[in-house]
Amino acid sequence: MASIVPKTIVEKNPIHYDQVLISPTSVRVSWADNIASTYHNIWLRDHCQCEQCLHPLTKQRLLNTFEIPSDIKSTAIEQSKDGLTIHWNHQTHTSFYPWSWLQRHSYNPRFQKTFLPKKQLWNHEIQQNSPVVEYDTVMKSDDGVAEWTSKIEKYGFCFIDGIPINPESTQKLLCRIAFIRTTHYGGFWDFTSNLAKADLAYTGLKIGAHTDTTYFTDPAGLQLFHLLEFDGEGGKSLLVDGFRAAQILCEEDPNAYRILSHIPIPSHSSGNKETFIQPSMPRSIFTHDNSTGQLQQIRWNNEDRSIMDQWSDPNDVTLFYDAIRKWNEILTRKDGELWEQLRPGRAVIFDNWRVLHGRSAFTGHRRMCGGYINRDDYVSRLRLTNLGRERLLETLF
Ligand SMILES: C[N+](C)(C)CCCC[C@H](N)C(=O)O
Ligand SMILES: O=C(O)CCC(=O)C(=O)O
Repeated sequence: MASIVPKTIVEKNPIHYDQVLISPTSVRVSWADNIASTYHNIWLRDHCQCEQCLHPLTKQRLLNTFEIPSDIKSTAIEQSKDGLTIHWNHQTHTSFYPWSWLQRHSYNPRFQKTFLPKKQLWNHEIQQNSPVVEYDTVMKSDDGVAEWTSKIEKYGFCFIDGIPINPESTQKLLCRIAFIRTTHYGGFWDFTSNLAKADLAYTGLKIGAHTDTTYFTDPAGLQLFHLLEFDGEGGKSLLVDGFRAAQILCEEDPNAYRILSHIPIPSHSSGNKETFIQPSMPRSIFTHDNSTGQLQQIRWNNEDRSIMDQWSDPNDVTLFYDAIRKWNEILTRKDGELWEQLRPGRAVIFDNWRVLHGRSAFTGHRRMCGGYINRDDYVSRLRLTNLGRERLLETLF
């Protein structure tokens, strides 16, 4: 099994705690290396892991948080080699917290927790050694899915070779990750340039680097393409590592990066008569994790960008256009572009929150199939196949 071991302080340093200090409102545990964690009493009580407070099977909270007095205090505390026992002055409840649990969930300070492979940014040179898995490997075991999903997480994309050249096998492959996300384009799509749907994808026109479904409140997490038939010219597939491009923008033009992290961009899908889709609120190109500041999602599709008439400050208009011009200039640099002529039997899957995709114009008959997977369903499968449920439950409880 591909090993992705959570690198937390627990992993790095054996648990040496040398003292526990209690105050009327909190508990302070001193670990090794002069690191100490402080926990609010109400936080500790609210996170009691006993079977009265947390359902042993569903892991859902049974405790009524709102009955905990805001000034709850401990009446006694006992230390053992395994953990800390706290007797509370409310409902004579006793809670036990393993030292490893306390370290893992320390929030003051927070300890580094990584449960996913470190993302490796790439440029066009990755083509010499692109991430790839074999269809049979993925189909025959969850270890194969672990390898597949960890490559998607590390590189943002992965090719899959040896796929039987039909939509049914391709759909079965995609479902090895999770159920397919159905949209107004259907579930598993099988399309050509016949404008069966009113979207540029259903033409032979060139499509520049973009992310899909920017018009959904929750853009699709993964997207897979498998070219089944092609008898014309062109139609090469393009991938660009959006996280690398964002890093370059941040380095070369930090003001542009800041603007594109804040200016909300309206988006739409309204070509088809039966749909008129817009996100619950416009979102900026770059979305960051509020707690770590890490870039989490890129949303960029200039074709699907709708009329921008909700400027909080009209002076931002020219700043915005200067910023997207710079962003586009970086996105279209040759050294960041991976061009691949897909062929029947070789599919590509990519992280639609990180990797932008596109294609060159084409002539002739070109039949492509594929589908979307929700972000959270993908990450769930990535973690479960690579870490295992027990390990994951430790991180949550
Ligand atoms: C379903 N299939 C992938 C063929 C087409 C999707 C349409 C792409 C759309 N403009 C977007 O950016 O989401
Ligand atoms: O036809 C292709 O190769 C890709 C089309 C596309 O970019 C899309 O469907 O979002």
